[in-house]
Amino acid sequence: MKIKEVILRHLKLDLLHAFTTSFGTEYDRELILIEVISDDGISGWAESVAMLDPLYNEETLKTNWHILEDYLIPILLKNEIRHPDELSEKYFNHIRGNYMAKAALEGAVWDLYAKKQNVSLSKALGGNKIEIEVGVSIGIQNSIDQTLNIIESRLEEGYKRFKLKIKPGWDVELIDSVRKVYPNIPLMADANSAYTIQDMKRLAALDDYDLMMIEQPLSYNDIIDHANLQAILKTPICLDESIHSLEDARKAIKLGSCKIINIKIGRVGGLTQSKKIHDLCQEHGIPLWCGGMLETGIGRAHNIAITSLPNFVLPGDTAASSLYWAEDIIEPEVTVENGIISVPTSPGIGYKPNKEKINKYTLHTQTYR
Ligand SMILES: O=C(O)CCC(=O)c1ccccc1C(=O)O
Ligand SMILES: [Mg+2]
Repeated sequence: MKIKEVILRHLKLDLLHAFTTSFGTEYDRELILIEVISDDGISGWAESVAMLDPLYNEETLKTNWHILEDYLIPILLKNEIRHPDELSEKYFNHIRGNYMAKAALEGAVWDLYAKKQNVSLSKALGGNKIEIEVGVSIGIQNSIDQTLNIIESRLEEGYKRFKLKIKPGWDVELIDSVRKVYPNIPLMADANSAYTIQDMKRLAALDDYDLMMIEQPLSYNDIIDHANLQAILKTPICLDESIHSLEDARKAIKLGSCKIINIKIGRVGGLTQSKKIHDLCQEHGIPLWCGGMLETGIGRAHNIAITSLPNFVLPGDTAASSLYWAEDIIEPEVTVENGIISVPTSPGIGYKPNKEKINKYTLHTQTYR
């Protein structure tokens, strides 16, 4: 595969509903959309999930643009790529970190590769599911009643799992109240690193509520304290922020830092690395699910493809486009029926980027040849 052109677009879309986590509130999503074009004129698409501010991890839209423009895109334009695996394994390997930037460019090449093979991205990755189960991530609200109302709507829509964002002061009482109304729904909590090991007792109090898991209670780069916490918690810990690589996953499994892992393609440096972590976790009986970063339909399509691999056995966060956006930038939009998304079978990501809508939300474009 020879790439003759890469187009970066800086997009800004308003979120339909503000999304609050322990680290802040998002009102809109600014992101980099990537289009790679081969010498025979086929386009591959992906988006960078880096946020505007370094609150989830250290990467930002600007650091991603810099790494893409000054390092990754020149490498891609200079080299003939036979398979997308070569990017993370060979060409990008000497550049430290910056996984979201690497994942974004690699993702676009994976889409292009699948289109050239005339297979779906799911199939190119070795996925075998024709449909995937999805849950929903519910941000911190102004009141418990408001949270209960949202759960009620999502339950009616058929979502398979309910994830509530928690932080100190918005945790045990919230979960207790929700459990009183809904004793049996598949429920979990995500702290986005809002606690320390000193909060062990408060976190252990959540053991009474039959949660599927507690996601990332401790520091965004910790696997030691999480191992100590998991040793005293009945509830499985799921790591999100702390797992950046296959090596992190190996060490976390060895230490017993978690019983479940959430894979975000961007956080671990792309689809090839996601696949490797998938295989390792499968070998060790660690169930996976696919996390979300408030993606547009382009990122959502990549999440759906990776979720079609067999060890993604728990519902992920890839909810319907309509929960996030007034209109998505792909056709058709991602729809969820009874908590289920059908994995597309047409070549590549299987959704068509809508150029008109993309242009409408684009603040700035740059082309590299
Ligand atoms: O609906 C989604 O896309 C996932 C929402 C979500 O939980 C999230 C959104 C932004 C940053 C981090 C997280 C997270 O999973 O921790
Ligand atoms: Mg999370």
